Amino acid sequence: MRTRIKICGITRHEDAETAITAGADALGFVFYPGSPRYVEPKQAREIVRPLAPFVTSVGLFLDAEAGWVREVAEHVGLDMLQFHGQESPATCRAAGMPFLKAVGMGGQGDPRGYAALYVEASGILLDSHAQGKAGGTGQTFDWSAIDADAWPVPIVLAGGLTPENVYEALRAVHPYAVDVSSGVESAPGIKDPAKIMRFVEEVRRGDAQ
Ligand SMILES: O=C(O)c1ccccc1NCC(=O)[C@H](O)[C@H](O)COP(=O)(O)O
Repeated sequence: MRTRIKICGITRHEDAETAITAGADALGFVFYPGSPRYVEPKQAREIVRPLAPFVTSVGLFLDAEAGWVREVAEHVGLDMLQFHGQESPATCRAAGMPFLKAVGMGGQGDPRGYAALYVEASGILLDSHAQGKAGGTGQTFDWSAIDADAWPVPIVLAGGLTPENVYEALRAVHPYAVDVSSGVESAPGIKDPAKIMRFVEEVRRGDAQ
């Protein structure tokens, strides 16, 4: 299977172009004002509008007010939402768009419960759980606990992926998609073209096994 690739934390037009040229399927835009990767909706719109077709634009929100989420989605022209906070299934559904629900790994309980809870999610995004940080941590979690083939929904693997470890991650988890942000950056919100290229190459190497 061809693993889908999402590059998250895009703030600049040139990084979007690099990601697409490298072969990314989706771009992530962080609309959480507390993040160093926060992008103004107006800027995100400028990046999204000229994009080639068949590239998915994903807006990341963290416990944001529902009206603002809808407003940003419409203004920017988002295809999908990613809920990264404590949003309930009803809140996610109410946005009226396809969505991913992020789950922090390493906490209590069976993460597979989330698949049953967020039945309308297009996928569950597994991210690292780090005290005091909401995401984009650059930290991995214990992949041996997860086999995506055993989950009833598409799994998006995130959390500390890099060009150096994504091959191993694919072999361990078999996710539907991978999501990377800090692992392909030179600074928060600034992507490194060489790292993006290598990341995509390593995913394709994993797919070929
Ligand atoms: O990127 C952020 O700053 C951020 C802030 C708050 C919530 C989520 C955030 N990012 C999420 C992502 O970029 C990814 O979905 C995922 O967490 C992977 O991040 P990374 O470990 O840096 O690859």
